[in-house]
Amino acid sequence: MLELRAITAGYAQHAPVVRDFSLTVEPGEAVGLLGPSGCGKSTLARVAALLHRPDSGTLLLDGEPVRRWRHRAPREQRTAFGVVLQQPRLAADPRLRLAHLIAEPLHATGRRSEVPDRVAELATSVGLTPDLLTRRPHEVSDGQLQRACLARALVLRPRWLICDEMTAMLDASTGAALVAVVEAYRSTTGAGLLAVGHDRTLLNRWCRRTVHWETPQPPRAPEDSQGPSVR
Ligand SMILES: Nc1ncnc2c1ncn2[C@@H]1O[C@H](COP(=O)(O)OP(=O)(O)OP(=O)(O)O)[C@@H](O)[C@H]1O
Repeated sequence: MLELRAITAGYAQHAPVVRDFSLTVEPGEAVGLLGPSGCGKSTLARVAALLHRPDSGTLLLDGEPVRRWRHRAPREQRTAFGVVLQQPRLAADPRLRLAHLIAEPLHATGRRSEVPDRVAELATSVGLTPDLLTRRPHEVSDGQLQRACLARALVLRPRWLICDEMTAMLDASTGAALVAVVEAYRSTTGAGLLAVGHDRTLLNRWCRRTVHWETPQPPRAPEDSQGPSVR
């Protein structure tokens, strides 16, 4: 289970953007996090993915409290997460051809032997042709680049997926295709998903439960303290 307990986080001392926020995601569960722009959803998603150290609160991963964040986190914890962000151009090294971009986590974790099979398999599932795999980010569309970023997020077979506005910059059919890839992965592996967004219809359709985060944040409830309504 991925459990955020009373997380307070931000970027400046004494000015948190997330206050006392609690949320759980069970293995195999898809949880949506919906809220207005600037309320702190991405910050919370970054805490959940071990990319941003909270000021206070506890993140439990399968019952184990996380003590280190970012590159200091143990590899088995870091690699348990696949993260897809809203803007693929900010998330992709512009020098890498898409095949290398997808394989990057395998190279970084010393699993080079898996690269050919895994890249071919994932390229097929996200809908990237061999020609596109040879191109660099500036030679493909945003949607094609986001497909590669999703493949990269899945390449280490993460147990948790954090999708932060993954489809916000995409046309409806590309967005639907990427959601279908995530759902196929989730249903075959039992991975848990936290999908962050502001599209209520999409999140309610995609996720079994959607946390509605209103601002200002309400007081904590005994279970998730995220907002007035959870569907
Ligand atoms: N790196 C940063 N340094 C300082 N402030 C930041 C940083 N990133 C975000 N913020 C601020 O933190 C607050 C929450 O931002 P965050 O990106 O978490 O919100 P969000 O709900 O995901 O917004 P959006 O839906 O627009 O992406 C905002 O006021 C934002 O300006």
